[in-house]
Amino acid sequence: MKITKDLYQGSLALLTDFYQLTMSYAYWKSGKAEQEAVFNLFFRKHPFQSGFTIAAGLEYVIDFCNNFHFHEDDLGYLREMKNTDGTSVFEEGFIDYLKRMRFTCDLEAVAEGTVIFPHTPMIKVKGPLIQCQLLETALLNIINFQTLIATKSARVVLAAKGDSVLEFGLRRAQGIDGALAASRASYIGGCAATSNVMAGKLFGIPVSGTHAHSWIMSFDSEVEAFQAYADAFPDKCIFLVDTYDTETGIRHAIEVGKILRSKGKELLGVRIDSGDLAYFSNLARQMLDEADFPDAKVVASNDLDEHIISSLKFQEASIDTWGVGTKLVTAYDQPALGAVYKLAALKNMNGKWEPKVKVSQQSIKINIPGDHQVKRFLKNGKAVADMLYLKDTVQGKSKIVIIDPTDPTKRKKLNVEDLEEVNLLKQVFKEGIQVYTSPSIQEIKEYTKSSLSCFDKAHKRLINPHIYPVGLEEQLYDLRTDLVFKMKNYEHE
Ligand SMILES: Nc1ncnc2c1ncn2[C@@H]1O[C@H](COP(=O)(O)OP(=O)(O)OP(=O)(O)O)[C@@H](O)[C@H]1O
Ligand SMILES: O=P(O)(O)OC[C@H]1O[C@H](OP(=O)(O)OP(=O)(O)O)[C@H](O)[C@@H]1O
Ligand SMILES: O=C(O)c1cccnc1
Ligand SMILES: [Mg+2]
Repeated sequence: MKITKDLYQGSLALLTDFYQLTMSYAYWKSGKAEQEAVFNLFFRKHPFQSGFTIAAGLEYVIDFCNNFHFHEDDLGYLREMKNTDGTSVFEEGFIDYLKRMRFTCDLEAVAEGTVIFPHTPMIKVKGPLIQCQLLETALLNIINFQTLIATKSARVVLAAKGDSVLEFGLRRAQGIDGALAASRASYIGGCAATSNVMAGKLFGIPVSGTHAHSWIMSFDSEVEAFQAYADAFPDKCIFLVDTYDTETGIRHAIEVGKILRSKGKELLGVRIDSGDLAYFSNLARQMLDEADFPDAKVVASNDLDEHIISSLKFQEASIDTWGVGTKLVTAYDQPALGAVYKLAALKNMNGKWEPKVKVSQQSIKINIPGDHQVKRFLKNGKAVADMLYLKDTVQGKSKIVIIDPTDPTKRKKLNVEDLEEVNLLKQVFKEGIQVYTSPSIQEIKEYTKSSLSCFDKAHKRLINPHIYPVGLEEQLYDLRTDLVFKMKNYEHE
């Protein structure tokens, strides 16, 4: 898939904050542009008070990196930028440097569909400082949104307990681009299909849908409208029954269902889009069963989210398929994930890597320095803890302790001999060359499902989930503590 080519017909290099370009210029001027750096992309808190997050957006990132260069017209735009005194913002030498710049970084990332937790890197970029810096804004833009929506979708799908969820969000999504990315991420999170036809074409997502109230309103009577639809789509009849009176609507759907059956076709179901969805779905189920349509499904829609779906399940509503739009694709209750992208290590002029830390009054905001890997420990296929460790530390101990990055009194001992382990960060680019093959979107969706199945249901509860343990390996914890003290000019004994 060529997302940038199909959507933007060209370069995305200018999809960045202006300060990335001014810093880049200053790196170049001060001879630091090619100094090697490591940056980590991670978030500090799950969205929606969730107990888990689903990684999404990597395929866009890969596409972005593969197409990362400044086109002539991008450079023309930068060349025309002037300071207040009329001089050029960027020297011609820098413009020429940008012209020749190609993506040459190493990039590691967790696969799309992976269940991930705060503080552990979802993406790690290693390469020339200037390139790492220029990637920041776009990587965050891509990952923050798709990860947010994939997580929302996974929650909605969990609430639906195995029923199909259809994503109906296009009309209320955040613009064209937001809608497309949201449809993709919703599918990754577990939705069965989208109503967004362009997303279907671009990403290979199944498209589906029913019909609107306008279809019914365009006829003199509801039954006439159902019959005309049945004539056009005898194999796709899901009738919207709430335009005038829901009970009458269900009766009309059954009437036309009987005519369909006499022609060897079957009524697939009814959709209810207003009123008390528990009451009317149960009424629909009862009427359909009594009329000998036990296989006809009840589809419900209307401002649904994971909490309303949960409540309807609790009320024993007879809903088989859930149409979810606005609250899914806009992540209505939390419209942004707060992932950040931070410098973690820098190679000094003597060729030695130095870990880097940003000190903050809020301990949650102190980043984790160094070049890391993330290990997930599992017992009999069930995830027990994630550990962040320095990539070059020797492993092989039988017992390890992991330390909570925000509260050092919280520690967990792990008897590694009893555990399986898997490294979550996979190599995606090696010196700018893609070495990772993106799975198909169907494979990613399956991976989300299997990734979630490794976690206890206590972590997947919608409200007040049990916190999954994530910690720093001891050497990394010590390195971070020492560095914080050093940066604060403490004597650390
Ligand atoms: N049994 C139920 N339990 C909990 N929430 C429900 C139940 N039935 C419907 N809802 C939700 O309550 C809200 C009802 O919203 P609202 O009053 O705007 O809709 P409506 O008046 O029924 O429909 P419309 O305005 O589309 O004609 C929706 O979010 C819907 O999903
Ligand atoms: O409610 P959502 O989760 O966003 O799902 C999509 C909604 O879009 C359609 O109607 P629309 O909202 O355009 O009109 P309506 O409110 O009159 O039903 C559909 O009937 C759903 O209600
Ligand atoms: O196909 C549908 O039923 C549909 C599509 C978009 C929005 N609401 C409903
Ligand atoms: Mg509506």
